[in-house]
Amino acid sequence: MRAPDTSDTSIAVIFHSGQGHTAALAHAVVSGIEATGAKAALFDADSAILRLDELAQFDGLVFGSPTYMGSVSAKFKAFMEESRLARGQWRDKVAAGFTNSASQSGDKLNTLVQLTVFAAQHGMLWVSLGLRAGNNSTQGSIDDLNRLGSFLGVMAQSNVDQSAEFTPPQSDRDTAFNLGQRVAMVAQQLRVGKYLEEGSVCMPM
Ligand SMILES: Cc1cc2nc3c(=O)[nH]c(=O)nc-3n(C[C@H](O)[C@H](O)[C@H](O)COP(=O)(O)O)c2cc1C
Repeated sequence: MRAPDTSDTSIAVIFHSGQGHTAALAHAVVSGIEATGAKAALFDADSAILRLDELAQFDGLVFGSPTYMGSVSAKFKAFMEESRLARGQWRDKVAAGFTNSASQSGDKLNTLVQLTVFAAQHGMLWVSLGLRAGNNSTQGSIDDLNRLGSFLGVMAQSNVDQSAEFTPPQSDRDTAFNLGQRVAMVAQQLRVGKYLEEGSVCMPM
């Protein structure tokens, strides 16, 4: 019995972005997924609503929203509510999240908590960021990975007077890249684990 080809692992990134800042993170997550050899697909929240069946084909889903008024944006919330029609199809898939806002805090944690609860409502397996907190000592800088010191998912910050060409900074994009890699690797491990479990009945004693 041959081991499964882990390059078959696929992750969808579903996001909303008003001015392109959160979209920049979504692209970085996709790059991180692809760097592992896994396949990635990008869906904006509007189109994802119409393609729920397609999302069920992926091994994992990564959710991204700007933080608006201390929570996910209305467009992302519309996707969340419509996803009730997925009816258990996302159970045991991996999930992770990212958010971006103007202030250093900006109540981004609330958005990540919202995304975590959302994933749990679908019975998904949440993948944390898995990075040490950056920029928290005299040796630190805004160039550090995970410069905003998040653990639940990616937090990024974009100055209100700069376009997505300039902000969020590279460190935040790299943090998002890192999450993409981590989610893909966890999804790959779960695929292999599932194969071993199923294949174990055929293993020689
Ligand atoms: C309606 C609205 C509400 C916002 N609320 C917050 C907020 O609660 N905290 C914060 O730090 N920034 C807030 N912002 C700023 C955005 O999060 C910030 O501009 C972000 O970069 C937008 O990302 P996007 O270009 O992907 O939409 C808000 C912006 C808008 C338009």
